Amino acid sequence: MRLRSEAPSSIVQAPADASAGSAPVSRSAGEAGRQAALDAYDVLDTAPEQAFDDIVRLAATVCGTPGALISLIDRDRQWFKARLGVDVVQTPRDEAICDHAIRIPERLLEVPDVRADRRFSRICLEVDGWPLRFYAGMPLRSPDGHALGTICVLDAVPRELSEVQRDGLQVLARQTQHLLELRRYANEQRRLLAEREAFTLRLEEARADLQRRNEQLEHRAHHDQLTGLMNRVGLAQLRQRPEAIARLTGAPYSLMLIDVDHFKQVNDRHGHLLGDRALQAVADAVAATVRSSDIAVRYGGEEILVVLPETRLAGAVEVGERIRDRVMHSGLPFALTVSIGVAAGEPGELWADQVFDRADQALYRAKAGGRNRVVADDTPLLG
Ligand SMILES: Nc1nc2c(ncn2[C@@H]2O[C@H](COP(=O)(O)OP(=O)(O)OP(=O)(O)O)[C@@H](O)[C@H]2O)c(=O)[nH]1
Repeated sequence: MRLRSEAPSSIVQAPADASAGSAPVSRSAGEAGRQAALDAYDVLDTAPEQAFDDIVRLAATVCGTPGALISLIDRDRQWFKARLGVDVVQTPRDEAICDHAIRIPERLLEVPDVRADRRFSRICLEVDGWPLRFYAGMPLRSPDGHALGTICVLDAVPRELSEVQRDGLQVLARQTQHLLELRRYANEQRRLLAEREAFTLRLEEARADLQRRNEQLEHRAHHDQLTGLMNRVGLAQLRQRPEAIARLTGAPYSLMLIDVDHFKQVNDRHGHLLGDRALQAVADAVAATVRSSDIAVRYGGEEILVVLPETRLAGAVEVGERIRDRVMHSGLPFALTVSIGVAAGEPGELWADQVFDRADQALYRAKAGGRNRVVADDTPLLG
């Protein structure tokens, strides 16, 4: 057996009467840094992990002890990441031999007989149900030298480790440190990934918000604020899209021009505010009558153009009559009527040209004929 005086410099053997009457655990000045280093691993109170469990089993096997621990020294306790032969998951820090071991972080602390050492009189840890008598613990350190805890072996009988066993325990301490580092690295990766995902989410939200605002802006640019109908800018843009034109005029279609009757009088008699309400009522009557595939445009001050794809003249006149009727019953505090001119177009015939003119002529005739009526274009089609 090695004499105490022959113990290698890396090993601290605690003499039985060493530190007799020593003060309770004193927390060094570097304690805050040490605690911060431990906290950075985010390992306290985590579930058991096979890799750490394997290391304590190996430590017990190498050292021939019934107990082994990976103990981490937290603020006021030691908490066991892995344990063999010990029933409790933690003990108060001032009952932890490991807390003494970490005070010389680079050395193994070996206590051949715990009961004979007055420093550890308060220790009531049990190994396999028996009071602890032997302890050997190698501190675990972070890469920057902070002692986090120990890997230690425990026995219920006084004894000493062989040189090979001490060496083995030191090797296992290094392996545990690597494992802790790997764990921290994986945690960091997860944190970074979560951060990136959160950033991507925020970016997508910002992008969606921007798109929403753009769409709102575009909608505002292409629609009339008062009536909500498309405006002439929207119509001009629509006419630049061949696929939209093809959809509107690819089959026989109709154009309708709606004009509010005596609107100047409405404004003059009831004021512009009610005049605006009257325009809104007409727009609402149009919107409530036409199909979603029809296009209604506030074409002039009190003039609305409706493009009715796949609709022949008779059908368009019917739609016009419904609009006229709705306007008459729009519930305004004065009478309101509209005149409507309708013209039909053949595929490929653009409304801006002849069809529009014919609808305009029909509207003129509706006005001239006494207003509040729908007039269909009766011009014979050319060619
Ligand atoms: N309140 C209001 N009035 C408008 C708006 N846009 C145009 N007007 C008015 O609409 C009136 C149109 O009058 P006119 O073109 O003379 O036609 P009208 O009085 O409707 O007569 P007829 O069309 O012949 O039945 C004008 O007084 C314009 O000031 C608007 O957005 N709000």
